[in-house]
Amino acid sequence: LTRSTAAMAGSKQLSRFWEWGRNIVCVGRNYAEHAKEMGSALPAEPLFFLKPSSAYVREGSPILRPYYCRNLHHEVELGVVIGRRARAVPEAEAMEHVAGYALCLDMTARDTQEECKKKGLPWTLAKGFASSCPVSDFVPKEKIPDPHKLQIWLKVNGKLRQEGDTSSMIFSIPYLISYISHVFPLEEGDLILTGSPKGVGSVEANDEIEAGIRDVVSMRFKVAHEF
Ligand SMILES: O=C(O)/C=C/C(=O)CC(=O)C(=O)O
Ligand SMILES: [Mg+2]
Repeated sequence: LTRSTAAMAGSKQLSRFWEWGRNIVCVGRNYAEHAKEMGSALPAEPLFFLKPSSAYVREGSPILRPYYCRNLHHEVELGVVIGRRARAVPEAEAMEHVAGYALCLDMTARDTQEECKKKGLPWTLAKGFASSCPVSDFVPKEKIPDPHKLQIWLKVNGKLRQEGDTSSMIFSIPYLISYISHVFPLEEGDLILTGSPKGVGSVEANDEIEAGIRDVVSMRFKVAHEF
């Protein structure tokens, strides 16, 4: 551990630091079965997009469906928290830049995304609205010996909707960190959402979403309409 990683992992300030101030980088189509259910081709290289840090929401606050959306979808994803600046790092060194993990939802205005795809527009409206990134507590990396051997799951109103194994990712975590870090620097506190397994689906106002990394962490959120 570097000094800064150790300080972050043990610090109460950590949650404030990475939750509100930093970049959220989302990887898409990183599970073949999810790309298939969306009717999308498998990517030859990672596809990624950004959410603003104001997309974060924590347990106790609702997930808000934006006013322009009629079909809000859940996507459960493993989040990787960067602990040390990464700029053009080789894949072999990439994991040294990880402070830990979190469970994340990549909430998606699916109808808006479909419109954006048809028109060739960016996905910001569909993916970057306020509360589009619910996150669990931070999990220090020492608690997860192998992030490619995790089961992530999501239930809506007690019914299982998504269950995936992080071993099924197309691009591994070190590959993603290395790839992204050659495009722009990843900073301490940045969060990478590593893509959703299959089973994405709609949620309505008053639904309760519960999601977790099996045997590690779980979280619950209520859904509400923005206006
Ligand atoms: O291929 C599509 O139409 C949609 C893909 C996504 O929304 C990408 C993701 O965010 C993901 O795979 O997690
Ligand atoms: Mg996603």
